[in-house]
Amino acid sequence: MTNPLRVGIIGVGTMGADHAERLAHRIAGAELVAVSDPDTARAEQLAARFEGVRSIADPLHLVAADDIDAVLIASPGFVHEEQVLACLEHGRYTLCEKPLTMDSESSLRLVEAEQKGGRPLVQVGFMRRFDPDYVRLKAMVDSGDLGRMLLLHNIHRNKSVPDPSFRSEMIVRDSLVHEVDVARFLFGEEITEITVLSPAPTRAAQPGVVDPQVAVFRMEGGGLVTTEVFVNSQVGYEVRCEAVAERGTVTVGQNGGGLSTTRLSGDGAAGPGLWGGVVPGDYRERFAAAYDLEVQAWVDASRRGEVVGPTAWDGYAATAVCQAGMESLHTGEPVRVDLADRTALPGTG
Ligand SMILES: NC(=O)C1=CN([C@@H]2O[C@H](COP(=O)(O)OP(=O)(O)OC[C@H]3O[C@@H](n4cnc5c(N)ncnc54)[C@H](O)[C@@H]3O)[C@@H](O)[C@H]2O)C=CC1
Ligand SMILES: O=C1[C@@H](O)[C@H](O)[C@@H](O)[C@H](O)[C@H]1O
Repeated sequence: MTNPLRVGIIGVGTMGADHAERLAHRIAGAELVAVSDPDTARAEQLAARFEGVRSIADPLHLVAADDIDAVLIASPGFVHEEQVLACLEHGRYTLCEKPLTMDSESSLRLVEAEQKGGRPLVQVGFMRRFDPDYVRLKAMVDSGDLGRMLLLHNIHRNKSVPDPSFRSEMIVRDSLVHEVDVARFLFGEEITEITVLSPAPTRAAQPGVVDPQVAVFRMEGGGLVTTEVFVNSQVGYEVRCEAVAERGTVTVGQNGGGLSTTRLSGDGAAGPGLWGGVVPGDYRERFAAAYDLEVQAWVDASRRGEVVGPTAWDGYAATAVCQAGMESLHTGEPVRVDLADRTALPGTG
């Protein structure tokens, strides 16, 4: 495709608005054409910020519009299935924010629908795969210089979650899902078992919400992954990932080595760490470059007629692990992850 990719955005809350800004101002080869949100006032307000962008009330009408080549879905997870399906039916390149859908059955239906269509169209918004530090870590692991990777330790903390509907299950499905993808990405293998443990909760969490949580994944090849997710840490957005291999360890997100602490400063803001760094406020700050690289890669690949980055299968596999994780959350016991047979999918025979 020589013309710019004509993009529509569905859902213009926090992430949709952020993606609109980057598509309108920072991404090459794309033209933001339309936005859609049931909150029509919000969509119209956003559209008015950019020249030539219109608001379409019904997201499915946006997908079907003649002047749309590609759709970025940033609506809540519970409407992703219907919207991704519509994109597949209309042959639109699709960047769907995580989670792909709410459960493994619906995610698998999308994988199958894409396969039946005969060409890949879906990228899932696991932006850590585009973060320059995670990319460097992946290259080091794959080069073999460190020997075999044995363990991965992840930290994923949010300052707080504003929405009272952000319950224990959402911590697994919406937050832990990023580290599920990181583990699959770095090991290059599936996760076979997950355990989610419930320490004593912080008083900052809503009553009955298990926060923090500690998850343990077993990888196909025997590796082990631990992840702390803490969405009401009060401090800031802390994401770290330490790979432990036979000949060394590598940490993403440490801001330099040595002892590092994070704490609240007197005015309630995130204080500097002992290493001299400052904890980012949220994901838009920490992963700004990763989101730009993710969306640019999506636009470039779509214009070539390809899909790069995390696929519908990756979205499905992550959802399946989280579904097992939500089961484990209630018992603290390990739960097996059963994935569909990839070789038996329609179109692969
Ligand atoms: N990759 C990342 O780091 C992040 C990804 N996300 C994901 O992005 C998506 C959106 O999250 P946020 O922007 O935080 O949510 P939000 O609540 O700020 O915005 C969601 C928007 O979708 C709209 N909406 C509701 N029903 C809709 C429908 N049927 N069709 C179209 N739009 C609809 C709402 O009116 C709202 O404007 C979610 O899938 C979330 O998990 C969210 C935060 C960070
Ligand atoms: O995807 C995200 C949110 O949906 C989720 O709620 C946060 O916990 C994550 O840090 C953020 O990256």
